[in-house]
Amino acid sequence: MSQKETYENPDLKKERQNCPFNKEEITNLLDGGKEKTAERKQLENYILSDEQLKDAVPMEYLSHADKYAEELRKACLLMHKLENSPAGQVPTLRALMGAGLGSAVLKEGNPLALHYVMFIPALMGQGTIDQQAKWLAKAYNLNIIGTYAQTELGHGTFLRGLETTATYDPNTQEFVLESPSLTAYKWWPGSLGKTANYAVVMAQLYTKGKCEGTHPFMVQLRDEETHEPLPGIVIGEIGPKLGMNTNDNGYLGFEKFRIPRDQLLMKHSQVLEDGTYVKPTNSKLSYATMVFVRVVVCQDVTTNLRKAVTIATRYSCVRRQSELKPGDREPQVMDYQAQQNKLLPPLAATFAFQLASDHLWNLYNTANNNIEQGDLELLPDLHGLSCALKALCSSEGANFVEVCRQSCGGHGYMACSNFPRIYGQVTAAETYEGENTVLWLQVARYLVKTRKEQTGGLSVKYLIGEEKGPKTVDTTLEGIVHLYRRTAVGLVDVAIAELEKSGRKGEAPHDAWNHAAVYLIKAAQAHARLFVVESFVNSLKVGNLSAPVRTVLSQLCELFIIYWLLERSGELFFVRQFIKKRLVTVEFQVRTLLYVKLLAAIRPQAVNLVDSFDLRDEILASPLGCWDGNVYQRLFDEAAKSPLNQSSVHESFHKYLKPLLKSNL
Ligand SMILES: Cc1cc2nc3c(=O)[nH]c(=O)nc-3n(C[C@H](O)[C@H](O)[C@H](O)COP(=O)(O)OP(=O)(O)OC[C@H]3O[C@@H](n4cnc5c(N)ncnc54)[C@H](O)[C@@H]3O)c2cc1C
Repeated sequence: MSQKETYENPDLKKERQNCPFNKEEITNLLDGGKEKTAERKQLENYILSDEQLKDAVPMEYLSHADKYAEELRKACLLMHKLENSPAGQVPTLRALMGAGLGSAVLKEGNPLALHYVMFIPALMGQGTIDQQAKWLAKAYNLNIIGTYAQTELGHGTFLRGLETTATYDPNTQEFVLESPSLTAYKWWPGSLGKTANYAVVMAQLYTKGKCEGTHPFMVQLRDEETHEPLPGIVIGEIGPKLGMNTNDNGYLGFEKFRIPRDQLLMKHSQVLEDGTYVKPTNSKLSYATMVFVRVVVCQDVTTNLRKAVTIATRYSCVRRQSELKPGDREPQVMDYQAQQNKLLPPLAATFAFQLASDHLWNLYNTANNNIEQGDLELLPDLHGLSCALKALCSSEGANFVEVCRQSCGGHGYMACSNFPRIYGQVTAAETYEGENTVLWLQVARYLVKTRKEQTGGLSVKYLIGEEKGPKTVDTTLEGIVHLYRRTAVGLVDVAIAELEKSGRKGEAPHDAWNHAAVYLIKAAQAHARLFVVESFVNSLKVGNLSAPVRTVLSQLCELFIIYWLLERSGELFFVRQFIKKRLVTVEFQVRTLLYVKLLAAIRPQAVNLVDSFDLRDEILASPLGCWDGNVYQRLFDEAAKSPLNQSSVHESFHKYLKPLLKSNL
């Protein structure tokens, strides 16, 4: 355990006795090995022992501007600490930008995050070797701080609708950047409001009187000494949001702002001195960066979900409420089956999402090696898979976090429970890096194409050829995976049938597509769930897990895949031409019985399982979820920090309330 406490809530202590599996084995599995766990712990000690990185006053009580200043102070201090980090610079940066260690220090968002997460990857992915030589060292040394400015006030999803223009002037060999309307203003880029002095800006490239589409440009926004916006740059912060309030998301407009020709990032397409446009050799290449970022999003969502589940599970074992058996002591709320039904599926989901993200990460590395040998074949498939997994993890993750919050009753609604922040971060991932609905429809397009043309990548091979529906109820894991696969194929077929029906009615393909959206999204979601389920089941077949760990993970796996099946039961009826109606009924009866049994079997290990996540109290940042379970004392201590408790009577009483009380209305 990361922290040795003198107090330990007796209920939590009991939960931790006689754990049948080795918690450290699960910790190591999640970290990626024993050495990685040791490295992580060492890094956590290094960062979290620094008094200067602690908050004197909880963030909630600071003004919007003070929050930003305080987080920027800590973000800069963290960068100074990089050099002496025991884990090395790259792993340290990754940990500091992520939802684990980084969030313990920078609770409301890191003002430098976009620099590392988007700006540097964009330079690497879009810049030529010369451009990288010019800018990358400066970026790594933090001589410049950048962001990625794509979204505008008027357009986010529809890239072709972006209005910012970059018009080439061959006389001066410059591009002229212009925001022709209010809706052309960049709106949303993180770090843009106050922190960044450079940005990779996406703009419509015009040369020789022709628009060549959106392209990335390297643009200096502020003076490197004074930080004042350069003439022709209009810049500001967009204001408070649901979460991530110190990411200083900003707006940006251009008034005939000139940049040299060589600031078009020209790895894929170029504009020559005379204005001639040279097309990209292969547009698929830019997929690779997006895949990378989406895997990182899935990992961060999973870490956030682990935090929510840990807080809710520990609290549910400390909290006693109502009466289960008349006359008996109030039970731990975790002993209610209804509570287990809320918390054990998200607990299982943390493993499912992590194993699926690991699987995708391995595929990404294989694809990257292939790219180096000039083989791009895996890329479209990987792109589809990363869209599907990102949309699934973020949407399911946000729902699960909200369930965890509700499972803590009123105390879950406290800001100090940390649920509002966790939810704010996870739900944001439903929108950025590709809005989820839009991603589902992209995935659906790939599925429909594969099914119709009977050709596609590895992840969609199951759509090629026919697969028979099950004839009997097969309660093995393989049996249920088969059901998932059959449902996914069936839903793609239903969507295609819908499209064809509209076609026969004479609808244009785009109208038919729009009118089949509900079916298409269901098909894409079923495809994503199949990937997660298969990854979970297959991961447990390999690796040298001890028998007790394999047992508990297998229970979680089974619980999770039955949970989804029951939740999505309507979809089986959609595809019932493939699966007999009687069989569907039996399926549900058998599966529900098994699900309930699994809840009871996993319940005793819930605390041990969340302990295995090895999340330090500083990362959980919640009195409800602390390792020692001293929930009520900690809640009281948090309340004592409220500025309203610094005096027995607030000055506003004398100003407003007393006159009202005395006014005899
Ligand atoms: C926390 C946060 C951080 C961000 N950071 C950045 C950043 O650093 N840089 C940056 O450039 N941007 C950033 N963004 C912007 C983000 O990328 C966009 O918000 C996102 O791409 C969605 O675009 P939009 O806001 O225009 O939504 P819209 O596309 O207008 O979506 C509105 C609704 O329309 C639906 N819709 C849109 N198109 C279709 C379609 N074809 N079919 C069906 N439904 C459709 C959507 O599903 C949604 O329900 C950030 C956003 C957030 C929330």
